[in-house]
Amino acid sequence: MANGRYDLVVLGAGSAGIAMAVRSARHGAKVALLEPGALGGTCVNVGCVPKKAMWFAAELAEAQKTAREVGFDVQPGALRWPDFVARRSAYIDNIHAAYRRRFDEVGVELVAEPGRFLASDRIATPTRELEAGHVLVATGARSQREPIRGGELGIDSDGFFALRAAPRRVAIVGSGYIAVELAGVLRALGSDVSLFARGERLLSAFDHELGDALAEAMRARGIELAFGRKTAAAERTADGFALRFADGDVADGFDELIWATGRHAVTSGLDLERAGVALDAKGFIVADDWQDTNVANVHAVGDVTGRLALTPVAVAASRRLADRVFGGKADAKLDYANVPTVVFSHPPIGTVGLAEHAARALHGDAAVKVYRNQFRPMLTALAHGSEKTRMKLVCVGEDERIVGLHMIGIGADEILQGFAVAVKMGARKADFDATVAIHPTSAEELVLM
Ligand SMILES: Cc1cc2nc3c(=O)[nH]c(=O)nc-3n(C[C@H](O)[C@H](O)[C@H](O)COP(=O)(O)OP(=O)(O)OC[C@H]3O[C@@H](n4cnc5c(N)ncnc54)[C@H](O)[C@@H]3O)c2cc1C
Ligand SMILES: NC(=O)c1ccc[n+]([C@@H]2O[C@H](COP(=O)([O-])OP(=O)(O)OC[C@H]3O[C@@H](n4cnc5c(N)ncnc54)[C@H](O)[C@@H]3O)[C@@H](O)[C@H]2O)c1
Repeated sequence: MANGRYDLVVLGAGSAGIAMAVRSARHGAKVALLEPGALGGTCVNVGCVPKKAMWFAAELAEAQKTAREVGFDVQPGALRWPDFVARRSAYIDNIHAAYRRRFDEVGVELVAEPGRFLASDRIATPTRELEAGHVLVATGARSQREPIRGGELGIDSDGFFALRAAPRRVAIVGSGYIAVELAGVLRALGSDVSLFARGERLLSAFDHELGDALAEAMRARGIELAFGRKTAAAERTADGFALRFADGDVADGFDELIWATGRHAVTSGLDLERAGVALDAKGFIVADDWQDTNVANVHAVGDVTGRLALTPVAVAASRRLADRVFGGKADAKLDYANVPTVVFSHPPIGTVGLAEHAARALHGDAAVKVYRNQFRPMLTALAHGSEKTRMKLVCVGEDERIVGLHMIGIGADEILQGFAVAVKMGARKADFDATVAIHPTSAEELVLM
């Protein structure tokens, strides 16, 4: 067995692992990066990147209809799905190649094997044993299915990326990010979509007006939404899939069934007990604000910790950890407050800070003031569409500090980032009022409320 001693051994070359490995190597650490699968992990291969590609395709499908509506002599055409997937794959291949170049440039040693703990400072792969000054566990998360009869039928988001055509009729179980994003894409690309939510609204963790507005927009696009549906079983029938619900109802006739019911940490096979690393009740690795676990020199970042499962969060937390451990910045850590996020639904959602209900719970009703705005964007109006863009500012205190900014509508995905800077800096409503609008845009409405 080949042996080696490293300042840092990283388990997993996803968003978190790559960021940690590269930044640590730049600080001069000797780094081994272990990855048995594709470089880039979930985000690059079966997450953000191929998802955004499909979202662009869906946007173009909708844009063709809009173009026709405003007077272009075009007949909206169907997507040549396999051709588009080939482009998507080529784009992803380029990212893989860029990673490899960066590893060579900074001196990260890539080991294409899985790792597991022998002790807190010793990692084994199928062919090697590595001694580690520090270990980062960045093994991510995988989709979870309900332990119900037929729960193994159908596909999850990984399976969605393996599709080569739009299913004729598809059932999606779930009501979070992935459920609404895939529903929007598939509808725009020609599927009949039924979404089954366990609770009473979409995206229930967000400001409630976002989920409610999205539900209206999805229904207007012809997506069937069913709330309060607890799935009890899935079955294969002569004409596809059927879902059986706790109240005895059945929905059937689906060609495809997609589970989007959350994700669980990837920790099996890591032999974490040999290092003594603690998990929480849901099986995520417990990491504190410094990304430290309960075991000295064993750290965890990203989806495996169950904390804000977003790529830029994983990247930012890892870079700060590397700066602290190998870069001499003793107080470097990620501030998890006011992380902006976009849901690539149709239309998209952008949100940063507290939902109105969270602000009221935290600061009390009397301290909270809400500003709202809704309007038909110009292009929608030109196309005689009725969908409204909605924006909302949640302010707190005498000086109306903006603690939450929420929007749904065309362009929300690209508008949010700049406003997130303002919220992070502690902007007041008066600062927005003092900012001259850019006309004519949708974004200007945020400074005109
Ligand atoms: C469908 C979908 C869409 C998404 N869209 C977005 C989006 O638009 N924007 C956004 O910010 N986030 C998005 N996310 C979330 C984002 O992808 C994750 O938060 C991010 O990829 C987490 O990175 P990670 O490094 O923690 O884990 P991962 O990227 O999952 O990487 C973990 C890696 O560890 C490897 N591994 C597992 N076991 C071992 C082992 N024993 N030894 C060595 N390696 C191991 C795995 O092979 C994997 O490559 C999306 C997720 C999904 C599923
Ligand atoms: N645009 C983005 O940034 C983006 C996109 C996709 C995913 N992500 C990240 O990945 C994470 C995982 O996405 P996700 O959609 O799997 O998780 P999620 O936490 O957003 O949603 C899971 C949903 O499944 C529902 N659910 C759970 N069990 C269920 C059951 N038995 N029946 C019906 N519904 C059930 C929950 O109520 C919840 O609405 C997200 O939380 C997010 O952090 C981000």
